[in-house]
Amino acid sequence: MELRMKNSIYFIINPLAGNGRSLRVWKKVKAELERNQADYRSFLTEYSGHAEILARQIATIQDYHLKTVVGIGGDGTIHEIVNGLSEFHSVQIGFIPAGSGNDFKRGYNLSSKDPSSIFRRLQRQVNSFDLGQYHTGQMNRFFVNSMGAGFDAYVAKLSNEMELKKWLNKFRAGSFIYIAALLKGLFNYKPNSVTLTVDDTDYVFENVWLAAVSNHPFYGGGMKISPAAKPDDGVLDLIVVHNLSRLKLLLLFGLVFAGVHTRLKEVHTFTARKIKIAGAAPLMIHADGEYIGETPVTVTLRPKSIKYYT
Ligand SMILES: Nc1ncnc2c1ncn2[C@@H]1O[C@H](COP(=O)(O)OP(=O)(O)OP(=O)(O)O)[C@@H](O)[C@H]1O
Repeated sequence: MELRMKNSIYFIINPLAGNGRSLRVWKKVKAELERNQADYRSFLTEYSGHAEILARQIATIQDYHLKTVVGIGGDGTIHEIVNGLSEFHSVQIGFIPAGSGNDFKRGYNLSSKDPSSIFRRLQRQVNSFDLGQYHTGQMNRFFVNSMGAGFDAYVAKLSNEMELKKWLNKFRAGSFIYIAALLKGLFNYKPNSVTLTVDDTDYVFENVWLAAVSNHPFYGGGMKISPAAKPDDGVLDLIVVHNLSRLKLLLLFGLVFAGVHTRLKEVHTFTARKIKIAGAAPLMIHADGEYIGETPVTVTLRPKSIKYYT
C-alpha cells in the first residue's frame, strides 16, 4: 500500500464495533470529510489486533510528517491504536466512539452526538493525558481505561466470549452483557489472598474479589469503578474489594453505577504511581476489558504522554 502523504488524517475503522454501528458512523464522517475536501486516508480492520498493526505501520512509514490518527470503534479499537502509537509521541489521536461499552468516551469526555463534528474538533487543540502501562513476564503494554486482576478479569473474559453480546448489541443494550457475565461469574469465582505493592508499601488482603487499577472512573460499560480517578492527574487509582459475601458483592455492583460503593468497609482505595499485584495463586488479569493473562503484574504510568482530541 502507498501510505506516504504529507500531514493527512489517517482513519482506522473497526467495521464490527458496536455491531456495525461504526460503519454507519464512518459513512457520515466520510461525507463530512469530502464536503470539506479534507486530505485523508482510511483503513478498515480485518482481524483482531489489526488496528495496532495499522497504526504502527502508518506512524513508521509517515515518520515525522504524521500528525493525526483517528480511530472509529469501541474501547478495543482505541486500546489497539494507542498500543500501536505508544512510541510515536508526536502523533495526536482522535477517536469517534462507536462501540458497545464506550468507557473511553465517558472517561475522556468525548462527544459522540454528532460524529461528523470530528472534522471541526480536529481543528482544535489536543490535550495531553496519562497513559497506563503494565508489565508481566511476557508483556509490556499500555491501557487507556483500566486494568484489573481477579473477578473483573474473569467477568471480562466471560463477557467477551458470550454469544449474548452479538444479540444484545443489536438492541444497543451492550451494558447488559457485563451484567449477564457478572451474574454468571458471581457463582463460579473464588476469592484469593493478594499482595499489593503500592509505590513502596506492601499490603496483604485476604479473600480478594478484585483489584482494579484505573486511569479514569469508568469500567464495564458505564460503571464508576474508581469515581475519583482523573486521566490527567499523574496517578493511578487502585480499588480493592475483599472479605464480602456473594450477595454483598452483587449489592456492590448495584452501587458502582453511582460510584458510591467506595463507602463500603470492604472497599479500599489508593492512589499511586506504581502498583504491583501478586496473588497467592495466579489471578486472571484484563487490560481495557480484554483478558490478557495472569498475575504477577506491575502497573505504572507515563504522565501526560499521549495526546487526544476531546
Ligand atoms: N475485522 C475484524 N474481525 C474480527 N475482530 C475484529 C476485526 N476488527 C477488529 N476486531 C476486534 O474486535 C474487538 C472489539 O472491538 P471494539 O472494542 O472496538 O468494539 P466493541 O466490542 O463493539 O466495543 P466496546 O469494547 O466499547 O464494548 C477488538 O478486540 C478488535 O480486536
